[in-house]
Amino acid sequence: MKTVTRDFAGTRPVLQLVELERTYVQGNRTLDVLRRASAEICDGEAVALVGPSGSGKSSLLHMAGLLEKPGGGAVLLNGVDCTALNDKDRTRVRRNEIGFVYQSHNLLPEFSALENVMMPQLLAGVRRKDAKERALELLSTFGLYERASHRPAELSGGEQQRVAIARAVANSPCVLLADEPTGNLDPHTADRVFDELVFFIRNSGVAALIATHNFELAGRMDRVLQLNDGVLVEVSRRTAGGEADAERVEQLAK
Ligand SMILES: Nc1ncnc2c1ncn2[C@@H]1O[C@H](COP(=O)(O)OP(=O)(O)OP(=O)(O)O)[C@@H](O)[C@H]1O
Repeated sequence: MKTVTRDFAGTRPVLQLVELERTYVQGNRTLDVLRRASAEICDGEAVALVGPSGSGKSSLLHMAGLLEKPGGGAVLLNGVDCTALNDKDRTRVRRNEIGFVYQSHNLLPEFSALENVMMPQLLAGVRRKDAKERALELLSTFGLYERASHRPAELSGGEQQRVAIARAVANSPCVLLADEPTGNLDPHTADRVFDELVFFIRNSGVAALIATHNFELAGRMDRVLQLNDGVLVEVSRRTAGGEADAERVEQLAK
């Protein structure tokens, strides 16, 4: 990939999480997973979400992605409160404004890489020719132009995850959410895919929140938010010319 040309995030809040609350009932006990968890993510900003297993990272991402309704609080996209949208509008906003990447790629096995990246665009009503052009452009960005006709089973794990990222951003969402996107990859591949993802975020202007257990990778992002007893706490922020120190992030996040 090319060198970073747009090094710092913008200042316009794209995703705002406002005092999100979530309580789960497990048998005869209640679990307050989120307690007024708040955050703002700006355009072109790559923000890491860390926290121990079970601290609520996936729950938070699902609420931010409008897949689940919060028990309290609000999710704002570009200043618009999406919490009370009806199912139809919620689906539309999710399809056009939010990209989601999971730990496993979830690509459709019977379709090629190209078709997988075209799919969300066709569902959003984009013309076939334009969808193909955009998909090929994205596959090139992630170094997969030559693999466009391959099915997921014919791709390596890293290539599959790159296709999944390309698919997630195919409709040019304003928000990209990822839940352990490199968690299934070997360390070397995870490293490369993560760098490509962060490069893409900074250059495309998408606002990204990425859950990871990997403090070294988290330290490469613009900010690190930790879920601490249901509350979001900023534990590190990238300074001009530098990156957050992985060891410091790990210590602070303990
Ligand atoms: N639908 C549900 N019903 C009951 N409890 C739930 C539900 N979903 C999540 N939980 C509980 O909420 C807590 C937070 O889960 P969540 O998956 O959000 O954590 P996480 O930080 O993403 O964990 P991990 O890092 O292991 O993926 C866990 O204790 C989990 O058991």
